[in-house]
Amino acid sequence: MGAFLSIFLFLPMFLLLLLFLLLFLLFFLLLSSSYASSYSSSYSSSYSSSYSSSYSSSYSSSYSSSYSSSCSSSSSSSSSSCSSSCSSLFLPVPPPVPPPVPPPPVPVPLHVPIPLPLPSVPLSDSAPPPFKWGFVGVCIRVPTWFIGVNGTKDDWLEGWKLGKPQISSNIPKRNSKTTPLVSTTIAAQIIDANIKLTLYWTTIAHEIMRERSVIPIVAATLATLLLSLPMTAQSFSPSHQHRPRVPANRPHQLQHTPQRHPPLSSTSLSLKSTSPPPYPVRVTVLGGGNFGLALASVVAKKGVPTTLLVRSPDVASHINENHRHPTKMSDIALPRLVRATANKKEALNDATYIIHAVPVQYTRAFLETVKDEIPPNVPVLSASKGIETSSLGFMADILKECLGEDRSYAFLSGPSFAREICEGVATAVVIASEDLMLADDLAELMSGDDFCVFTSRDVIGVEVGGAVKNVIAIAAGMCEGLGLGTNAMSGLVTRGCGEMRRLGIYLGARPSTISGLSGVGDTFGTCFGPLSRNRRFGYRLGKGETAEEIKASMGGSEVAEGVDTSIALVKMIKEKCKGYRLDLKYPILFGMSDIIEGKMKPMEGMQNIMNFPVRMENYDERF
Ligand SMILES: NC(=O)C1=CN([C@@H]2O[C@H](COP(=O)(O)OP(=O)(O)OC[C@H]3O[C@@H](n4cnc5c(N)ncnc54)[C@H](O)[C@@H]3O)[C@@H](O)[C@H]2O)C=CC1
Ligand SMILES: O=C(CO)COP(=O)(O)O
Repeated sequence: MGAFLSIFLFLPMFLLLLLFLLLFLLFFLLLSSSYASSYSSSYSSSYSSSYSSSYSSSYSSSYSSSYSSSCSSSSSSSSSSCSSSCSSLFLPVPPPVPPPVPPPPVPVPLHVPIPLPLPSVPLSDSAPPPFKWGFVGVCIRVPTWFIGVNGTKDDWLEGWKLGKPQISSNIPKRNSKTTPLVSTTIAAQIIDANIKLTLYWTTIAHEIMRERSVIPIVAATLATLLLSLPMTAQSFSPSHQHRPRVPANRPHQLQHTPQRHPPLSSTSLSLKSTSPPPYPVRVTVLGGGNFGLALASVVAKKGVPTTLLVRSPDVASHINENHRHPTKMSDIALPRLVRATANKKEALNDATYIIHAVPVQYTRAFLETVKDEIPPNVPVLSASKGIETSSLGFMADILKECLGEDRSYAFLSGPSFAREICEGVATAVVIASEDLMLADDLAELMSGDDFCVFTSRDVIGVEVGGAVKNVIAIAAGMCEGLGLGTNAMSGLVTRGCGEMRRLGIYLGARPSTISGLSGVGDTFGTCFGPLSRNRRFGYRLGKGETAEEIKASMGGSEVAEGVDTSIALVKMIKEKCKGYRLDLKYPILFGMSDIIEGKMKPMEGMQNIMNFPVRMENYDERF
């Protein structure tokens, strides 16, 4: 891969420099001819003027010297006349009365400026250096660059800094993270830097040109060309790409040796194991439900020691002894790097990241019991989706209220059923955070062959999508339970996504986030997939069970977040959104809330929902 990249990016670089060389030589040739013409024209003009002005007084000397020059620079068409005239040089002294020569009609400028086709890169604040300083500049920069070429990338950057500080200051610090993508960025910068340096030296050479010496120009250009080769190739070498990442200067990244548990057994999950991150990490997952287990597996499969905080010591011992949960997805073995405990202090004291996977409605009470054990500055990644009924807040609001505003938070969402993740089925999610570096770190931490993580800064967009899609999933399940067809369900889900977008945009989300993984993407998975608990809840509603009956049958062991979120959503819309008849703006969300609360029968409610008034499909968009 490194070699491929070397060739792939090195070749255009080489060609580019070659082009520069050719252009340079061309420029030199042009310049030479321009010197020649400027020389001849200025000479002839001086001849003409001197001729016309001093003819009468010093005709003979001026005539003889100027005439020979004029002859040598005259065109070939006039060569015969010239040769005949030249023979007159050997004639005796000219007659006393000179022949009348008319002065030139238009005066030719005495000075023809040297053309400057090259971009000007200032050498210093002062005027361009004379020949000797330009050459010395080249001599200094060659070895400093060369030192970098033979060292590591950081050495190179140092070398580069010495040679050309104004460019190196543009290279961001996080380039020390050498993922392939970043390596490409570095390569692009190196190529860019090479081009700039070539131009820089070309400018020096231009200054040298004023001294009319070609050797330093060719030397500078050749040096640029030759030195570019090893450096460009080295920047793509595998040793650079796999160089351990220097931990960012982040307080949560504790400097200790990562604990290595025994290798994974053959009965482990089918997720392919990938190399662990090259910096020390310990992850603690809060919540021993389905999703807590799945995310603990994802992280442990990356070789990171992961602690699962569960409420029951019995469940913890069962997990540690059998490497599987006693009741949740008990057919699936967990990676051995997953250790469970019911001891909060033990679970949290050395965590570098915390993943929160406790259902939304239990979150506040749960966090109150553990917040004193959570070290300061340790970031929290929330995987829960919904709105709290008591505060009408999203997870971001609850976490900040419980664990403080000073901490960094991130939010994971997208179509990601716990069982499929554990079975190693390809999954794509998004992690949103206002701290994009945290989102990036977490994406790097969790990404694997079967678990793809995108990042985003749109926290509210991701949260709105995660909360609203569960309500739409209940509606979709109910549609099916009522025996309505695919047309009805597709129409309902699409209109539901429209309400999600309207609300999201109102609350500050980006439309692209709503149409992304955490919005429309998760809605697809939850509404049409067989694994959704929310969809199952809706199906049972459609079949005639009441919400209370279904909830009771699920017990406290499993949650369908959309049920409580539906009630909270309508309250929140009424509280936060301005406008008359909000129920017409959000008919599905309002209708589902009424059905779940028992204010309307499912069939009646569905008829109301589906009886869309005649209007433009996207009536709230301005054209
Ligand atoms: N299961 C899934 O496939 C996915 C779940 N999620 C989200 O993850 C969150 C957690 O869901 P699951 O893990 O599926 O939960 P679950 O339905 O598997 O189990 C609920 C779990 O909540 C915990 N719990 C119950 N009462 C509690 C209390 N009073 N205090 C603390 N913990 C309590 C228990 O550990 C229980 O096992 C939810 O917000 C859900 O929307 C997100 C994506 C996928
Ligand atoms: O959020 C989920 C999948 O992305 C899980 O949905 P359910 O809670 O409906 O099972």
